[in-house]
Amino acid sequence: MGKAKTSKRGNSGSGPYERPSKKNATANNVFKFTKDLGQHILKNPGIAQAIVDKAYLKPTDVVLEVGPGTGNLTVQIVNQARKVIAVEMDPRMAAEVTKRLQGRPEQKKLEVILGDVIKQDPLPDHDSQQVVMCLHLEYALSDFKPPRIQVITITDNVEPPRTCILMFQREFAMRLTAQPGDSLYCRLSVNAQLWAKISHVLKVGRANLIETNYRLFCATHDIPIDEGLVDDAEEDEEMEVDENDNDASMDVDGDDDMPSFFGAPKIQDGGAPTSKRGSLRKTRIAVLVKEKVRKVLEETQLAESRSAKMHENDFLSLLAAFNAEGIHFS
Ligand SMILES: C[S@@+](CC[C@H](N)C(=O)[O-])C[C@H]1O[C@@H](n2cnc3c(N)ncnc32)[C@H](O)[C@@H]1O
Repeated sequence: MGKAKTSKRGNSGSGPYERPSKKNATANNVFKFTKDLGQHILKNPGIAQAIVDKAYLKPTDVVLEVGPGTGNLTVQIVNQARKVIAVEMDPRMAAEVTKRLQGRPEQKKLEVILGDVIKQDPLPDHDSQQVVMCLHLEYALSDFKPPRIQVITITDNVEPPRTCILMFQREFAMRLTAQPGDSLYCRLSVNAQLWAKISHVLKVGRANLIETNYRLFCATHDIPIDEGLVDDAEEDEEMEVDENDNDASMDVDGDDDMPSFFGAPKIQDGGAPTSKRGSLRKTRIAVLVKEKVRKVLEETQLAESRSAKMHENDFLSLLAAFNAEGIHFS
């Protein structure tokens, strides 16, 4: 009989605390890390320091650290800020980060909250957070919320923090920062950039993380939190004008063959609606909206523009024109 396979990583064994393998015998590797909680822990103190440096902390800052893990960032943040509120949902990690600062003068600057950050409502001291550190939580939470919504939720009802340092999978970060004409420029880029000044500050290679499946990560910063980002399912879509539809009939009486628009049913020849009164009403609203859309596009002279090449100001002009027509986007 062949030998039973053993895991190459240091996470085999039955209990959460286990003897680290020789290969991964770092101070951090005492846990059986839970990938479901996004527990990809930084093992390079130089990288942890570089990430914290990017926040340009002030001695008066209150920092919300989401998911401190074993405290690799926390120990650096407490040296530079007035206070750190660390919200951690894994009790083992919460205990570890607390233990790491025990007996040190900085201990009194740290408040550890055990729980799910999404369910903290409101977050303690929520008025005074100037900086949010949220490292690579999206995989932990993406089951029920896309990462940017998580960030909004985390800082909901809060004065926008001066800076957020967020770690995302590389592809996602590249979309956040993509510029008009880039292949990755999409609705996410536009929404995110209207919402905040975003820059790509650091790449964190796989070798700097314990227990990661992902090749490349990066942090973004200067993201004041506001509302208005799109759902995950929509992020690949571009804001496009249906150019083929520009000459469609505006005749609400149904004299013309009206193409299906915004999902409204077609009106058949002779003006008879395909369904009952509700549908007819919907159709009329759709036609009305379509007329307004056409007007907005004409006025802004953007009817021929491709969304993939449009700049922030173009989108803002469009938005203003839609608002002036009574069309508002939530
Ligand atoms: C990627 S680790 C980051 C650890 C640490 N910041 C580091 O870089 O070494 C993510 C941490 O977030 C915690 N976490 C995951 N989901 C959470 C949630 N909803 N609320 C609070 N903490 C969460 C995990 O338990 C884990 O410790």
